Amino acid sequence: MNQVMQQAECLFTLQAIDESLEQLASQLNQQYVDKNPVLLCVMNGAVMTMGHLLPKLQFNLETDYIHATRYGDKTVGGTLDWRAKPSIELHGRHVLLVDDIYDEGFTLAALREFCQQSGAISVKTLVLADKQHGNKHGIPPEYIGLSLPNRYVFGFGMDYKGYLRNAPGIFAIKENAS
Ligand SMILES: O=P(O)(O)OC[C@H]1O[C@H](OP(=O)(O)OP(=O)(O)O)[C@H](O)[C@@H]1O
Ligand SMILES: Nc1nc2[nH]cnc2c(=O)[nH]1
Repeated sequence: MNQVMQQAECLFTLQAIDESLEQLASQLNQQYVDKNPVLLCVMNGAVMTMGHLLPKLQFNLETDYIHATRYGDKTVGGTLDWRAKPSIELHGRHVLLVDDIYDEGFTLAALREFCQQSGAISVKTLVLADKQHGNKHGIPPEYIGLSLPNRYVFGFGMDYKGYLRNAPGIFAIKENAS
């Protein structure tokens, strides 16, 4: 892991990420005033995005988490493995799913469907970063922070084979390392 980190390319610094989250928060501060939404953190990857976004929000909200993974410790996605559903009642609530990355879109499409089936009044999604390629599924996120090249990334909550979620920024692994 030390070697992966040393050879990785920093795509976004902590400061750049913070600036992006400020912009997303200012949109949310206008659009969720008086809506009393539930913000669902998509575990595990979104833990940093959620943690840094929350103090920038100025409206009443509740939080919970939802956990479904299709990558596990791999760098290629598979079938979605449900690990935890929210315990808060979503019926009659505005729901905002908060995730780290929109890659092929299967994860957010399934989570959005789950929230709609649970009776949410509205379901929107926010991602810190959108990976640029043409193989997308589902409705695109309503709120997108950063644009990423089509490379496997880690850091700021995102893992490389289960590690490096603590890397201080968003990093792309060396092209032949996956
Ligand atoms: O758009 P997709 O191709 O569906 O991929 C996006 C999902 O992949 C990552 O989760 P992962 O399955 O790696 O689980 P993790 O958050 O626990 O690392 C990420 O946090 C998103 O939820
Ligand atoms: N860590 C990580 N998780 C992902 N899930 C989908 N794409 C990615 C990626 O590039 N990095």
